[in-house]
Amino acid sequence: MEEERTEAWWARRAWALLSAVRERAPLVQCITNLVSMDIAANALTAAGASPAMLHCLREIPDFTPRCDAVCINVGTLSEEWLPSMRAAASAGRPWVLDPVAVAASGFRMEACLELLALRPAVVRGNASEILALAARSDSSSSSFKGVDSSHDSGEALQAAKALARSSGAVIAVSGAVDFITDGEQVISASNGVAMMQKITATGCAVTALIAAFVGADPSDALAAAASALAIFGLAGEIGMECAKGPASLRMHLIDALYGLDEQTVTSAVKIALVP
Ligand SMILES: Nc1ncnc2c1ncn2[C@@H]1O[C@H](COP(=O)(O)OP(=O)(O)O)[C@@H](O)[C@H]1O
Ligand SMILES: Cc1ncsc1CCOP(=O)(O)O
Ligand SMILES: [Mg+2]
Repeated sequence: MEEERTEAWWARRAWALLSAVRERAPLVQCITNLVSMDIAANALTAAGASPAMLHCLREIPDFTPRCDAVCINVGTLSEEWLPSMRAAASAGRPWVLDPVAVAASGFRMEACLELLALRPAVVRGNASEILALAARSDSSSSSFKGVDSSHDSGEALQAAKALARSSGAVIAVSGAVDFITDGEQVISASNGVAMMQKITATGCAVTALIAAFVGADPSDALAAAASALAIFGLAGEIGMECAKGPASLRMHLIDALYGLDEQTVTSAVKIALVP
């Protein structure tokens, strides 16, 4: 008989996956935006993974096949970087897409749709990004406000399910509650603090962390994405206990991620199946 997937079961799963990251130290190539490079590399290192911020097209055939996972983030997309993204996404490694500000331009939308067709294991975006991607919306979308979301994650849930079914990827919508879906099951991850939105590139950092979790155990992208989001949110909650504002939260969040132990994770991670 299959074990019931209670909140306690999910918390143990999250701990097992964080432990796998620490033991296996997955090599994660990040082709990510210039704003996020530092926080994403530090979040990965603090969690136990091994980041490599490489985006030179000529290095990809040698380097990417040796990686455990790849994170591709279009936040500072350029014509020069898109071929590297295509090549890395096609290198046969599990990979994760962050469609930052996907509705900013037709070029960015087309790039994200093209990358989506290269079968990411997971797409993680905020609600506005997932809504735009799912609707294949154009840059005239009236609610578009750049890299930040103007929607709650719940508003994007149906769009996320549809996008998961059409793309074959696990779709993760971040927000006060994160929703993660493979198009059938929906999982919620409810850790985190609102102040995380006041630190630039926390979304990018958690996408990189999802790639690390997928790299440590590629067998279950849904569990990897939910666990990484919950663990990152929990680090934010613990960091907030000492933080005075966004800058000190950034520091304390990374410290908390590094210091997470079994008792804390299994008692405080909040992941649940959404009925
Ligand atoms: N209101 C909130 N309360 C708690 N956690 C939040 C809140 N908003 C965002 N987060 C967390 O902050 C991180 C970044 O998410 P988000 O701000 O949605 O992404 P992005 O930076 O791409 O817009 C995620 O780990 C998410 O769970
Ligand atoms: C401000 C900014 N501009 C281009 S990428 C970027 C960072 C976006 O980070 P996040 O999506 O995590 O808010
Ligand atoms: Mg983002």
